[in-house]
Amino acid sequence: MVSVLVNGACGRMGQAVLKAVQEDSELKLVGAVDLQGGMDAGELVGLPACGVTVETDLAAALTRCKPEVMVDFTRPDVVFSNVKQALSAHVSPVVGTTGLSEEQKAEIAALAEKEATPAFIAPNFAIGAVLMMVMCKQAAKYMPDVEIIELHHDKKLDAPSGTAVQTAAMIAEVRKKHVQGNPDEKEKLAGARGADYEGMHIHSVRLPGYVAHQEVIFGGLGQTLTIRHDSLNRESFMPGVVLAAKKVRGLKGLTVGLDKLLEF
Ligand SMILES: NC(=O)C1=CN([C@@H]2O[C@H](COP(=O)(O)OP(=O)(O)OC[C@H]3O[C@@H](n4cnc5c(N)ncnc54)[C@H](O)[C@@H]3O)[C@@H](O)[C@H]2O)C=CC1
Ligand SMILES: O=C(O)C1=N[C@H](C(=O)O)C[C@H](O)C1
Repeated sequence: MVSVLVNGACGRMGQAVLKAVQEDSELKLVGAVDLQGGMDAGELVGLPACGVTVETDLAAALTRCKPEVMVDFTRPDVVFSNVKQALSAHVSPVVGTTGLSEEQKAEIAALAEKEATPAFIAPNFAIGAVLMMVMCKQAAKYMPDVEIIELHHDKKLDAPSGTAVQTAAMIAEVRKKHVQGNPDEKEKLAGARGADYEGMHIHSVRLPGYVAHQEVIFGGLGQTLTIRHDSLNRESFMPGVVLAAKKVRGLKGLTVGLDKLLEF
């Protein structure tokens, strides 16, 4: 049995994780933290009362509940501090919150080694999204001209999405040095061509109605290839979160990406 504290428990993802943890026979919910507390973590998600009350002080909750794992779905501006607190308390973070910089990830990796406490970060916990990224990496070897369109709900704080950045990074690993598009191109309206990741353009759409979607379009001579993934609800992320919570204590240092826990 792996003991779990959920940070960001009242959020869209936090509530889905509270439910998934309580419904899994190999995980035990021992703590829940959010900015507002006081409610039972079972009742909050429509399950019977479980005796775990949502608290507001992460440091105090880590010390009192002594979880093996902290699952974090909070905000891009607080996740780095949360992860450092968890590692200092020898609690393994399983992080879904996006927005960590490469420098912050390097610091987390160093702290995980120093504290001998493994950590796990995934920009996307949905198996279909992981497969999309792996397939994009394969396609880019043969079709290096590519643009990424990510579409999310309009409450999302960060752009581009962590998934889009991770996809571009994986494509960049295999793409030979390559200039795409017209070098003389000029934007008539700033931002028209989206963000630029090593020459790949990323376009972010934010609208009510969406959950999390991404389309990666490769262009070649007389043809295009589109690889698309759609998360239709937040349950789509739960098998990945549950898997990471069960596996993280057996890892070493920092692991980034759900693909590292799967066999291909
Ligand atoms: N890796 C993945 O597969 C996925 C990642 N995400 C990411 O997870 C994060 C959260 O997304 P949502 O649940 O949609 O957001 P949300 O806004 O619904 O939930 C965030 C929760 O964190 C709480 N919170 C904020 N600051 C806090 C703090 N200092 N301590 C404790 N709790 C705090 C808020 O009160 C809120 O309840 C985002 O960064 C999002 O991009 C979302 C879906 C999947
Ligand atoms: O904010 C979201 O909702 C999501 N965030 C992650 C991201 O930024 O890639 C994962 C998924 O796309 C949902």
